[in-house]
Amino acid sequence: MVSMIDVAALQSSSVHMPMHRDSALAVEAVSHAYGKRRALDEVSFTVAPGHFTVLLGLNGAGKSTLFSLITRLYATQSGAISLFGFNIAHDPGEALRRLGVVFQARTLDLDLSVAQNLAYHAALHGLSPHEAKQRAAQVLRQVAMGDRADDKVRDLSGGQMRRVEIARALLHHPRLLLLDEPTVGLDVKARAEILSHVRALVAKDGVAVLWATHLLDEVDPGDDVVILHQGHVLDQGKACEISMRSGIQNIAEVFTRLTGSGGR
Ligand SMILES: Nc1ncnc2c1ncn2[C@@H]1O[C@H](COP(=O)(O)OP(=O)(O)OP(=O)(O)O)[C@@H](O)[C@H]1O
Repeated sequence: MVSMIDVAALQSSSVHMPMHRDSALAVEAVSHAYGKRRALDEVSFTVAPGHFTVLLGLNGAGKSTLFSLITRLYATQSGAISLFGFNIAHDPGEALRRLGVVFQARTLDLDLSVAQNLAYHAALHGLSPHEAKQRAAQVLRQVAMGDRADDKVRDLSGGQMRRVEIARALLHHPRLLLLDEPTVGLDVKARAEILSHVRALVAKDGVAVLWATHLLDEVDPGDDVVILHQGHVLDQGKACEISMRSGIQNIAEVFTRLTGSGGR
């Protein structure tokens, strides 16, 4: 039997209990407008821990706006976002230390070496120089760039730079990784390599991933998918279930019909 004191203790601790403890990311009824232009309209979805989730949307769907809100680059105008149960507005420190991000635009310093770029970022996260060195070697190995630590970033290919950005995003052991169109501008081989490194992070290390793309061939039937179009979520669920529900063979065709246009 629970005593009065126990109940009081439970109630007081529940005040600080994170919401949506079961989701790596919970986006609830989020809307965002730039002046009069509404970029997101009541967007809701979740990313499960340890899952690869594709945010599928054409240009202008609102993917980057959503990433800017999740990373608190923009303040949330309406709705709520939480990471592992921590609301980003109320508990930003707890929420954001679980998050790694690879933005669409390249952000490495071209004139520094790979190791120097990572060391700089590790210092921002409070890692000691010794920890930073060890961790950098580890994350570079995870993206098969372990032998390029001393190379200048300028001398790497586009795909290799992306892999370094992914390594950098992993330095502080995030449990959720956001990637905004990470394969744009890369050739077929580099795209496949990046996708397989990120899928390995999910499978081997249990990192949750939100992968924003308009490229339909990056979606596997077993992936969780959120279809975003002109600021609205049109459908969500496992890719194979979405297509089965629609009575259509594959997710590419569902997407083309829903949005009236095709990716690739
Ligand atoms: N800073 C801004 N000021 C005004 N409008 C903006 C701004 N950023 C985005 N938008 C508008 O918001 C809508 C969503 O854009 P957003 O960049 O979020 O989409 P996206 O899915 O990331 O597309 P892309 O892949 O082309 O970047 C678009 O209509 C866009 O023109």
